[in-house]
Amino acid sequence: MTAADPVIETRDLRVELGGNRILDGVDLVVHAGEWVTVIGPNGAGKSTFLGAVTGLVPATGDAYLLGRDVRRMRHRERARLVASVAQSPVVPPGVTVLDYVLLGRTAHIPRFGRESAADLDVVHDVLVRLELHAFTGRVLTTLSGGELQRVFLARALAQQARLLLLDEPTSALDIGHQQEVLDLVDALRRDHELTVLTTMHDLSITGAYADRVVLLAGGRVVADGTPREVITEAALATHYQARVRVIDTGDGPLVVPIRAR
Ligand SMILES: Nc1ncnc2c1ncn2[C@@H]1O[C@H](COP(=O)(O)OP(=O)(O)OP(=O)(O)O)[C@@H](O)[C@H]1O
Repeated sequence: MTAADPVIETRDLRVELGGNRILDGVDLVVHAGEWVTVIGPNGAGKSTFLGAVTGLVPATGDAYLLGRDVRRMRHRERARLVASVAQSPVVPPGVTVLDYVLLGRTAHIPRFGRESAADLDVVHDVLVRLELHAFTGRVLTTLSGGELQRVFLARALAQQARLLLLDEPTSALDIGHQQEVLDLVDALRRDHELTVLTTMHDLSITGAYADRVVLLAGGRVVADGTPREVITEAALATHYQARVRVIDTGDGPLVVPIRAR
């Protein structure tokens, strides 16, 4: 294992669910500190791919995390390496924000032990950075959709893993909170060489943050490159059947839908 080894490497990753081929041979290599966003139309296989990368969705082919076969990793070892937020995480009833975010420290707390002052400091810091400190005593089920989505992210960031997998992390957030959350992830990436693999439907936001965009369609990678290379009018017409104008802003492509007349 060297610094240049990929954080994620998949080879010919295939998934079948309900008799249908959902992933049809996905090869992807992601290096430390990269931000890669997987885009694609509904049902393209984006969430399935994130699940297969972490070994949670049964797949054939190879999936390596830091050179280790993900299927051979123990749960605790994987939790120290990968923090992930699913598209619709389970909301446990009766659990407060503080207790939920503390769950992110589980892999750092000795078995049968309790959280340390350092664990509480990490959690407090994340809650402040995501403007959630006023919510610590609130039960999750009383939060708004956007507040809840930030709490899910807070738990993942409290894990202090090297790899962050986020499935549509900002789908419920207003534009200000989208920026706050993604800027925080970006800062952690720069300061701690965090590697980020995310899915996203907002292509303008994708273009603003990702180094690399992977377009998945029909379970296959059909484009892989910079946002400017991948997010094109032609690709969006072909794979999303979308009529859009793509404007190059200098900070990334801006995708504007064209209304039918
Ligand atoms: N357990 C299952 N049995 C059968 N089909 C499944 C199962 N789980 C997922 N699928 C199908 O696999 C396909 C890919 O699903 P996936 O959630 O990975 O897509 P996605 O690209 O993340 O979509 P979206 O943008 O809508 O979130 C979909 O057609 C979905 O219906």
